[in-house]
Amino acid sequence: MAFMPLDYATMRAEFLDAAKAAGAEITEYRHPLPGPHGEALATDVALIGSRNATKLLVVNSGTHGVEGAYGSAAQVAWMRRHTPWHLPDNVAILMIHLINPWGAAWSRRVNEDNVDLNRNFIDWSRPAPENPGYPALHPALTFTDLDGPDRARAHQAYSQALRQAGGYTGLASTIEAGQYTHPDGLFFGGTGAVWSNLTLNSILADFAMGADDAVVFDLHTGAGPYGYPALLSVTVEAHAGLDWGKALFGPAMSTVLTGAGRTTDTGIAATATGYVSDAVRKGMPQARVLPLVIECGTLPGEEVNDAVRADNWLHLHGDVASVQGQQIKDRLRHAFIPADPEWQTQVLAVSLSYFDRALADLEAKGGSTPKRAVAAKPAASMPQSGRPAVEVYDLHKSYGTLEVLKGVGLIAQPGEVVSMIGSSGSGKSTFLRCINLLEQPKSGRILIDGEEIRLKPGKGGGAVPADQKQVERIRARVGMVFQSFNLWPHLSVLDNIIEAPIHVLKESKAEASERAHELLRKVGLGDKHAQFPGQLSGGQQQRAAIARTLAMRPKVILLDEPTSALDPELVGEVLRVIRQLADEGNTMILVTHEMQFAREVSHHIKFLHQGRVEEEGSPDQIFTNPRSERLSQFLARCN
Ligand SMILES: Nc1ncnc2c1ncn2[C@@H]1O[C@H](COP(=O)(O)OP(=O)(O)OP(=O)(O)O)[C@@H](O)[C@H]1O
Repeated sequence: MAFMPLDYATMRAEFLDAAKAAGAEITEYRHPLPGPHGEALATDVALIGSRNATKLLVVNSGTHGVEGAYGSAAQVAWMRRHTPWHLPDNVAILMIHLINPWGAAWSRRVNEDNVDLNRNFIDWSRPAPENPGYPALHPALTFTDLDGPDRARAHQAYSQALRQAGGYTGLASTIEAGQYTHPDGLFFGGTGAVWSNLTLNSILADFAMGADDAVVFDLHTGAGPYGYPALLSVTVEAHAGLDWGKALFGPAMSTVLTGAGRTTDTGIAATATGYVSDAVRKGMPQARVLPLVIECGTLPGEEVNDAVRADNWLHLHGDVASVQGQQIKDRLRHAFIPADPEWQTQVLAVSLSYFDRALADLEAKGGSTPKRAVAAKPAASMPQSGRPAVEVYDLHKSYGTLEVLKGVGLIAQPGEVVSMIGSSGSGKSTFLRCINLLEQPKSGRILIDGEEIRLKPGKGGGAVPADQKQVERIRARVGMVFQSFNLWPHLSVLDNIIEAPIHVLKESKAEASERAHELLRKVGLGDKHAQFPGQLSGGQQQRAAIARTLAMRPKVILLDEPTSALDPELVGEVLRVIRQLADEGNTMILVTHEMQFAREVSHHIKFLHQGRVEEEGSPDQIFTNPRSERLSQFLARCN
């Protein structure tokens, strides 16, 4: 049973109920138009704490109407979780419920004027930004009939544009950049400040003028891997809040610089401007503001966009109350709020932990100790011992005459996550497989937890292990998660997990089973222990494989494209487990094509090109300031 209410009246009632129980000061900002059932619409604001507080946490929901069901549920759940609240005098929480109430009530992403609110917060005293590519695409995005000849024409034009752009990601930078010329089009930014824009500014003027430090969460769904809440800070320019965010969230927070020609791998539009994030910084000029977006992935971008296009048609040419209208609405709601309890549970759990972390920091800045349980410290602050967990020096490897690795090195400190990125065939997987000697390198040095793997010259000219026993011992400490799961099909999930601990670590069956159950619960498979791998989905099999790796208590975990064999909707559940392992301080080396995830979870990134490390650095350096042309090109292709 899904539990995020989707209808405006229930969302509003739940919010007001939770706000009242939290002892909040509640203010209504009435919207001029009614909802689909004739109900009055409003943005409700709940202030927990004093109007004079200097440390302010703001949580805003419903910027994109229909996505508000998630934001509303997160606000309600968090208020309830901590009721009764005990905030220090100088700390307050401002909940802005459904800033685009019309869109939330009518299940639209846009507002009453077809305006995308996140394109509307621009400086209206100046000419609106131009989007020169949009007019040519407009006829491909809009149609007058849903199933007739005009739809066929638009479909053909769209398919052609897709082919020319090399896929949806190529088109997205134009479509999603926002446009200010076609009021019936997609991502229309408006012709002036809309009701929600003016209301947000009034709310900030009413409640936020005392703040000197403010964290603002704007809650969204619909972009990125399924069920994976990404933490982003969206900005047109560098500012003091970003450094604060980096210190607070470490690599969990990605910075998205927006503006014409900008790119990002986050699923949101970097070419756009006019975000709520810009508005809150301008609206609180006296404060240091950390604007954050939580963006929870749902369906693949193209499917989400399809649902948005049909909804756009419905409001221009169709009948919302008809059966067809309701089907389009259901599809749109599903595209933004999957009726999947696991999706809903996970996105709420992660979102609430981000709120907790931000609030704990504001309380500490205000000079008091948090009273609530706070989420684990960011992985970036893991202790660094003197001895690296993994050291690899000058690794060479050839297959016949093909030289695949040409002197690759890596050092991972305990608790660090190092990601390897690069084009197909650049040698990433081979490097990983050499670390635990699944492949034998030609030359180089490998040390695990300070112990060097002794190699000797082999017959074919390469290096082979000098001491097979040592290799077995070291391998037992190096966990590996493969793309293809590699579970034994004839063993139950439980037996798959306990096999190695019993035979290699010599644990008793009872001991190994107890730990296996614990690990299965950790990866969300507590009830699947008796199943066979064939009875599980790909995502579940991969989580079982991760539990099996953890059962060996590895010093380091090597992950070789752990999500690339999965259907897109199963990627998020595996990424969540991996992120949890990172947050808990496991040392990991990750080969991945999930750029956004690599950026969030890694402390260090290596970009491999044709068997060499072409560039390496912190996630920010790699993704925001690539130095080499090859890395820039690679990142552009990933977008
Ligand atoms: N067992 C093998 N025998 C021969 N050639 C191989 C073997 N394994 C890999 N190669 C080749 O080595 C090169 C590097 O492969 P590798 O799988 O390490 O690349 P990768 O960067 O991980 O690529 P991808 O992202 O596609 O997995 C490729 O040209 C590949 O064809």
